[in-house]
Amino acid sequence: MKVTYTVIAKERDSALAFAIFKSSTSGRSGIVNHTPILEIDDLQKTVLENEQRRYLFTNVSAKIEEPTIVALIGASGQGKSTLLRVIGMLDAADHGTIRYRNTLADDYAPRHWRMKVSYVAQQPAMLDGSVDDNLRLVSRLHRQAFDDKLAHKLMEAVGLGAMDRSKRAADLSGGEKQRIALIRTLLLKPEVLLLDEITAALDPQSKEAVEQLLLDWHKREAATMLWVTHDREQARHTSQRVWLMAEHTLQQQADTTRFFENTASGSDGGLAYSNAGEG
Ligand SMILES: Nc1ncnc2c1ncn2[C@@H]1O[C@H](COP(=O)(O)OP(=O)(O)OP(=O)(O)O)[C@@H](O)[C@H]1O
Repeated sequence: MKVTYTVIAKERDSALAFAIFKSSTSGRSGIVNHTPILEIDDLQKTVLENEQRRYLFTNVSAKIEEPTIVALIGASGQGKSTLLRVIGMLDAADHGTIRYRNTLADDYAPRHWRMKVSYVAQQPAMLDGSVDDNLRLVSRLHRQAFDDKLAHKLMEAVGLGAMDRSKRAADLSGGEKQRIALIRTLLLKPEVLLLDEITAALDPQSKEAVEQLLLDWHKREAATMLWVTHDREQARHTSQRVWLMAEHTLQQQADTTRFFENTASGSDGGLAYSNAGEG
């Protein structure tokens, strides 16, 4: 019974996602670009603790080709969220460079950078006001037209089609906030999505719907994604590349298939990955 239900849910979600993309006019599918969309070089971030400097991460260098989904994994406290926030220009590195299409982040106004390279938080902040105000927020901030039809279809795809958009956003559950925050960002159509454990508060069916939506979005919009997750299965079936953070650096980068072939079958969020990859 449960299996049947899951299959139906999956078919329904795919059909909805397909409907979204049929109606979208700005699809970038077909892009295969082997030059990096994002390059990070020798990034380092330290924090001050008890009057002592502590490395969050150091010597982090990597490239992402467009369009790729990269799963960023590793044990808690390794600095994955901080790395995402640094790449999203929401936090500053002490050292190192970030380039988007060969242009240094320092040469961008943060607002313009964040339109192209957008961070979606694990525990997103909601603006005072309604769900609708929140959906319109990013378009307003970035002075872009709001695509109401797309907003509605995205809501349907993640199981929020029946939600009253005049409802106060502060009253939403954690899982509802996560999905609204994701849609808010997708409406901007950034070329790089920085996804920070964005399904952590979701039930299995909503999680599957979000994963399917993002896979379809990746295909249709050629969106590149750097996706922090502790969910081994999620990393395995959504990504093409895996980056492993360990010992305060990006210890391994590998193709996903190869990474998991080489990894012990344990389910630990960080340590089980330690013998895998290309190094
Ligand atoms: N500005 C800061 N000042 C002090 N400590 C910080 C700061 N930013 C992050 N930290 C600490 O750095 C560590 C790494 O945090 P971060 O959230 O980036 O790790 P993470 O790998 O994403 O962890 P998790 O998987 O648990 O989400 C944590 O111990 C956090 O408390």
